[in-house]
Amino acid sequence: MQNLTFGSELLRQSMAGTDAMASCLTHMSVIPSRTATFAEWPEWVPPELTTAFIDSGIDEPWTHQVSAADLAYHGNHVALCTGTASGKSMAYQLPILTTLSKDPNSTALYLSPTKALGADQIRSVSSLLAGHREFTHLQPCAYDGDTDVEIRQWARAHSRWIFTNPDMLHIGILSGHARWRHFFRHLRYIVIDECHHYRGVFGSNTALVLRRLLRIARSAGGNPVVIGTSATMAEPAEALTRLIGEPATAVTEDGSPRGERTVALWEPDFLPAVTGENGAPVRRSAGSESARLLADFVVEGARTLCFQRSRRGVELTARQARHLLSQTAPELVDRVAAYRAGYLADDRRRLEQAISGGDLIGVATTNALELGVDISGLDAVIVGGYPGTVASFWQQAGRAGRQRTSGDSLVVLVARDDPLDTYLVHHPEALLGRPVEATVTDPTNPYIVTPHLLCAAAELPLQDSEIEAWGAVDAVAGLAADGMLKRRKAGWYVAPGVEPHADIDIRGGIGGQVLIVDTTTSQLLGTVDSGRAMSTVHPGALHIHQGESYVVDELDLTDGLALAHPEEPDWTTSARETTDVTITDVVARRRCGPLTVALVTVDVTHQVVGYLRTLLSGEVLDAVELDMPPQTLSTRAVMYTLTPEALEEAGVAAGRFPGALHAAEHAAIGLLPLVASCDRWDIGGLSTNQHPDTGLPTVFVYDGYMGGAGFADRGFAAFETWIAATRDAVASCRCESGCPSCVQSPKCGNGNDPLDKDGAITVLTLLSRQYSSDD
Ligand SMILES: Nc1ncnc2c1ncn2[C@@H]1O[C@H](COP(=O)(O)OP(=O)(O)OP(=O)(O)O)[C@@H](O)[C@H]1O
Repeated sequence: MQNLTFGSELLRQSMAGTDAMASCLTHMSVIPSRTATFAEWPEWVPPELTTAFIDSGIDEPWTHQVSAADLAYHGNHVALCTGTASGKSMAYQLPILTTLSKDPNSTALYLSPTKALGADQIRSVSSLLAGHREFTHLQPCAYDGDTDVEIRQWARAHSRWIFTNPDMLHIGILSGHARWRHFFRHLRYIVIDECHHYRGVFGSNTALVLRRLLRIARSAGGNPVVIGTSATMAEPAEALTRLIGEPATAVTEDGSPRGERTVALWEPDFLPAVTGENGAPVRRSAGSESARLLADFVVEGARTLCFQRSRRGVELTARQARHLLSQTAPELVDRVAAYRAGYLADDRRRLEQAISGGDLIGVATTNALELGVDISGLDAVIVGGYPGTVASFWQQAGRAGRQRTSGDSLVVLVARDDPLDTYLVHHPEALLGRPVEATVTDPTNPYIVTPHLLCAAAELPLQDSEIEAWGAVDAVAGLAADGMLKRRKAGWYVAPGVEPHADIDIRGGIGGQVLIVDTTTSQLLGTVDSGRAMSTVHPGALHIHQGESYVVDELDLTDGLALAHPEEPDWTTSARETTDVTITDVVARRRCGPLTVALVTVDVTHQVVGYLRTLLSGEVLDAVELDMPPQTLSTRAVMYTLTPEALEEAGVAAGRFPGALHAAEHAAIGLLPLVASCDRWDIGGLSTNQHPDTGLPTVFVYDGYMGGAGFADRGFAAFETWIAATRDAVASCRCESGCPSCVQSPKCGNGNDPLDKDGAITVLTLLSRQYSSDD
């Protein structure tokens, strides 16, 4: 065991009197503290700005702040990648505030992936400038979905620094850019905060929105410099260059001080005498375990954020922690709350203030608080389930220990009952010793680039040189053939009547949002992406809002409405879907004897056919059938086929093929996030004894987004590592014949039946052997 640290002490005290430390703690390590290195204030910074920083408690800048600020001030796009709480905000505030105060027309644009982060950054700039009258004319202002119409008008006319997000930039600013002409003409800086967040479909869409932004600004006469920041960005210069389509310089040498951070990996115990689907053993859920730790840390007076993967998980964790406290320390019940996206704006602001001010000691949250929100004084972070990427894990960890005095902190990763989490808590080096993953984006995906071409042409005539630079020659030809784009002398224009902006949901959803309404009060409870509505707010689904439970009575996809009533059942629901896959093209293929591995394009047809009701203990109550319309997705998949002879020779008899392949597929989906920066819910899979397109036992793992998002491509490229880790995860699981930690999937359309754990180990071993023997 390690020397006593702040973190190990907190854990020990919280667990005193239980044997949880011995049975659940799988690893503990300490990241040592570090002292600061300072630099002189740059000579171009006006003295009144230096004074403002000094008044706010910043006496001297750290070295990386000056390096990045200097590069940007002198006209270079910069990717600043230094640790969490390393003061990246000041690195862009220095050149921006200097330029805005020296040039009375100049403007700046700040982009963040979440509204919470944007609000936090405005608060930070406003408090920096408060009391310094020479800066009052800068008027930093939010312009996002929460901003009132009058304030929007005011912001367009007066603000010199607009804080927004890529969604609003796309739909509310670029679409009507003529009204912003003055702003764009004088645009000098664009900040892209938390760059690593722009990955997958969202990243590809944002990359295209940024290309549109740069062309509009330049055509208006502006020449902005881009400053990209992230604490967890692989190859920062290349990543920013990919995002904006122009070369950038990286600053990575971190001069900020850091407290000592203790990282603990935690695997909840099996629940005695409880069985799950098909009689499998059940571990105490990551949510319950996180709630217990959260309540214990709160009792110890440790200010704690507890991250949960889902909005529902957040609500349940907060509720459970409050329930535990009501029995042991009732005076603390009201100091614990839930925070997540989907709350209405006022509720969010109120909670953000209560967290910053310390009125709340424990907060269960989704990743809405993961990014950049500067809450100082937090002692501990509980990560309830691996968040899907190493980058997210460190971002969440970095919310604690932001105070300058000691800054010591504790981070606990609580494993969910799933193969990847199980693998990571038993292979700490795969989490703690691994660099953050490169962001996967593909802005040339025809499904993604095509609607942006229409937007770009609607904004300004599109030039052939731009079309080539975007890799979109074929897509433009298709749009021209469909009569959507017309070539004229000045370039390509959209056909009359085409209004493309509203058709893009840059977060990857299809066709907008479904509103969830309480029919007893007509209150709007929140929204859900319509692509996910059938699996989350189907009739009979349990929906939780602010700790209150609702059961959905009706889902109306035409009107985008889910109608629910308040009810407190003792079960939760999870949808069951069926899936069919058809291969439409083979992109790349590798044959290794009886094994063929390929990257293919596919049509995937989904249908929600019912849902399971599960008691809070994990026990399945019943399965309910539903009749929902099918949906088809054209996407990319990594697939493999094996010959029946090879399977039989390896020891899997023909009757066991379905269970063995199905179990191997589930586990492989669970482990794909190890090699592709994706989430288990971004991908899907199908296994079959004999697929009509191959005539062989076949397994597909596909991207859950139209046109693909690059995840299957990663799986194909890193097949060997991916499959070896999957085999290892299944083989090392202590259960007898399959459980959620290895081969069961939380979203299986067939109720996790059939599953053959031993068969899966044989299949995965065979895959690894065949693949490597081909070298
Ligand atoms: N040179 C400095 N000296 C002392 N404190 C500083 C300095 N620069 C920034 N800070 C303080 O450090 C804290 C963290 O800064 P900031 O929020 O900008 O970090 P960040 O790098 O953006 O973090 P994250 O990656 O988590 O978003 C702030 O409270 C800020 O006031």
